[in-house]
Amino acid sequence: MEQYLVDHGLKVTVVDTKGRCLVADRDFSPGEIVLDQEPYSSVLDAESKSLRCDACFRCSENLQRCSACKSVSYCCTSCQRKEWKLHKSECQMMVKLSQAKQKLPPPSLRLIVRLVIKRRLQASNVFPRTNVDNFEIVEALPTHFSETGEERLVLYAQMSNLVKAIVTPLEVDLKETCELFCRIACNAHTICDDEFRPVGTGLYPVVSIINHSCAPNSVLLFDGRRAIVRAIQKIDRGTEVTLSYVELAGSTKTRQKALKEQYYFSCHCTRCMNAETTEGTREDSILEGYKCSNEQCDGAVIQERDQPYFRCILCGLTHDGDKFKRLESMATKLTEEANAAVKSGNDARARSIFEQTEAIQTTLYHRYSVHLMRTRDGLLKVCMSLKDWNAALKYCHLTLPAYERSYSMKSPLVGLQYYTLGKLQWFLGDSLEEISGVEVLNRAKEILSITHGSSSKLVQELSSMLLEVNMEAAYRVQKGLMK
Ligand SMILES: C[S@@+](CC[C@H](N)C(=O)[O-])C[C@H]1O[C@@H](n2cnc3c(N)ncnc32)[C@H](O)[C@@H]1O
Repeated sequence: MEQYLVDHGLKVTVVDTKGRCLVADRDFSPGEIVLDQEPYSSVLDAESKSLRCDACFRCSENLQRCSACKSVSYCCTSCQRKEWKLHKSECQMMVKLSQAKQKLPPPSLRLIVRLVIKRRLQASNVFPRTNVDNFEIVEALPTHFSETGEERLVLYAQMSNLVKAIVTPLEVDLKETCELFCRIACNAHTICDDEFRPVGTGLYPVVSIINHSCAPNSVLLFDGRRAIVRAIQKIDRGTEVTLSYVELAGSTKTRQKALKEQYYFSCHCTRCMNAETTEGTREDSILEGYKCSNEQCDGAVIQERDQPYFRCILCGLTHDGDKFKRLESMATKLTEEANAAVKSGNDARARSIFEQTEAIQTTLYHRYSVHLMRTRDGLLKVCMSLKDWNAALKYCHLTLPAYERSYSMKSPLVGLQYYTLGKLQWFLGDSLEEISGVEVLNRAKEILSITHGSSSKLVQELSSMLLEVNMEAAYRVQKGLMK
């Protein structure tokens, strides 16, 4: 692996507090690929199985199901052939399960089954191994076994028994498999499409060397199931390459909690360290605190340490905490109902509940609140699904300032939100005889060319749209239809 990293201008160092770190051994420019890797083991989510090829993870309208197990599909014979050595053992197990009228194992379990099979096939030289595709580099990843809670270990032990039953007659060591579950929990990545919708899970042992930062200098995207790490800012030689493991829209407390629960560490990145300053406290309370009831004040309200009351961090006005809690619990309940309606495909109902939630949250939270941002995002999606483009445009507009505040300006999520806004503006502006989407689409292109790469399908589509929009704008200016 060392040579592979040298060839890519990278090296590994070890730090007491973090373990291994991936460090740039040359300068990387924004948009440059730092690292890309095929997974050691990967699996599609249940919802994506009928839409995507099990080998390349791309969507296809010509999927052919494996005629034996009928549980996986491929887009072409080349993909099927490429996967056959690995799928062969799994296929026999799937057939046995379906003959015994048993349900297919869940994706996390199938990921381990595939890992165990691949390990065995590589050990017996049936499947080729390379310096970045072998079980030893999987084994080098941390497990946090001793820190894993008893409840979770019991679950992993039960799942390991299932793995053992499924992969018979392969030998399976229960403790080792249990450790594999722990390893997957803190090293595997969710595979997403270009718009960050999850499609599956994969284990990428080289990418997994990259540590977390809440202000990361890289972003992880996927081309099919191939992981691609891109620099989103200049990474100087000697600097550690970092990615974010968690949702970045949230206060330091929320991010730290998520990191501790799944990855067992406390983050000391610049963003987390800044949280201890007055400016950091203010930022965190804006993202997740309540709104100050003083009409002249733009502050956010947080609970005073060891006190029952709440105080605005800007004007100092005290507030009744019970009222906040009551409204918050109503909004949380409504959000759950709205999400359930989305899941069941009832967009009209989801919209009506999200609207009630938004009304409560507007009185409860600051305008940059992540809770309000998520509700408006939900409204944006259901309104698009209901083809109410004007309402979708309104909610997209409302989300953007909160997006820019909670994510970095170089975040792909900000770029995608600009893209959605530009498309909606262009679409609606067209009928209003004015074009306002150009600037917004240019901003989207600027960000997405870095995060997704200028040759990506998404940026190509965006560029074609911009060309069309610019031509139309020039035509309208010429005809005096637009200033
Ligand atoms: C995916 S691995 C990253 C590579 C790991 N450092 C190694 O030695 O292989 C995730 C684990 O690395 C450690 N880690 C990642 N980011 C960290 C950070 N910012 N601070 C401290 N530990 C970190 C934690 O132990 C975490 O569970």
